[in-house]
Amino acid sequence: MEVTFQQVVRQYGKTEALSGLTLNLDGDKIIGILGRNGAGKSTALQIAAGHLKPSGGKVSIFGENPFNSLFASANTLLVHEGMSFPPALRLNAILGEMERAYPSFDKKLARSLLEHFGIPDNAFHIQLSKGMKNTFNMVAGIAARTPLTMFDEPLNGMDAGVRSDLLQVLLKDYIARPRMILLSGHQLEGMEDLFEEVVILHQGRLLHHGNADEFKEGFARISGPASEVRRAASKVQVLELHETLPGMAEAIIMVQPGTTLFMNEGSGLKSTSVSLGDAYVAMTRKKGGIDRVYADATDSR
Ligand SMILES: Nc1ncnc2c1ncn2[C@@H]1O[C@H](COP(=O)(O)OP(=O)(O)OP(=O)(O)O)[C@@H](O)[C@H]1O
Repeated sequence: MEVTFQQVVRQYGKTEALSGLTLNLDGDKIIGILGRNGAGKSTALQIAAGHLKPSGGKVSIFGENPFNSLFASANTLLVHEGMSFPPALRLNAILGEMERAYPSFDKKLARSLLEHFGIPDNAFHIQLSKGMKNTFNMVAGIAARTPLTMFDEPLNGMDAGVRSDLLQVLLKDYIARPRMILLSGHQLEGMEDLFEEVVILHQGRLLHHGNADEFKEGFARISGPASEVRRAASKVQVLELHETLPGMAEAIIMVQPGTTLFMNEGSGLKSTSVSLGDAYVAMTRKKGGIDRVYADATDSR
C-alpha cells in the first residue's frame, strides 16, 4: 500500500489549499493527519480518495492516479461528515449497496455495530442525529475494510462512550485485518494512542512526517516558578511560554532526542510529557499567541 503526493497544488479560486504537498506513506499503519484549521487536511484526503482533482503535481494510490479510477474507488473509502447517501435508501439498503461496491465489506459486522449503538437499520440516513450520522458513517468505514480507509474528523458529535467503543473496534479490526488507515481530527483524545505515524500539515505543505511516539518525545512541558521556567527555557528551543498563576509559568519546549532535561533540585520545576495535540498546536502557533493578540487589541484603549 503506497500513497504518494508529489508537489501537489490545489486551488479553490484564489485560495491555495495545498501549496506543493510532497508526502510518501506506505505500509499497513494507522496514521494521524493533523494540522490547524485550514491546513489542507480535508483537501489532501479528498484528493487521495479521487474525489478532487489536483490543480498541479502528481498523486498516486496503489501506483495509480486516483481521480476517476475505478480501481482506486473500489479500494479506498473516505469517511467524512458530508457523506451523502441516496435519500430513498434505508440504512440497511445503504449497507447492501456498500457490500456491492466494496469486495471486503462485512455487512454482518456493520449490522451488529449499528445494533450495539442503538441505530435502527430501517431508518433513513437523513433522520439520524449528527452524532448518529457520524457513528453510522464510521461503522460503514470500518466494515468496508478497504486497503486505504480515511476518516476525516470522524468522531464529531459523538458522546464519549460511543467514541471509545468505535476506536476500540477500529483497533481490533485493524489488528485482525491490517490496512492503511488515515485519521484526521482535532479532538484527539483516545485517538492519538492509535497513531503509529503522524503527518502534520501546515498552510498546505508538509511540516512533519514520522513516528508518532518519537514526535511526542521531542517535546516537554516545564512548569513552576516563572523565573525558574524562564531560566530553564533560555537554554532550549521554546515553542510557548505563558504565566499560569501569578509568579508561576509553564513552557512547551523542544527536547533533542536522547537528551535528558537537567533541572536544578529545589528549583520547584516540574517536567511532564506533552500530548500530540498540544505538541502540533505549539509547533504551528503564531508568535506571541493569543496573549499577544489580546494585549495588542486592548493596549490602545
Ligand atoms: N470548497 C471550497 N471552496 C473554497 N475554498 C475552500 C474549499 N474547501 C476548502 N477551501 C479552503 O482551502 C483551505 C484548506 O481547507 P481544508 O478544508 O482542506 O483544511 P482542513 O485542514 O481540513 O481544515 P479544518 O481542520 O478546518 O477542517 C482553507 O483555506 C479553506 O478555506
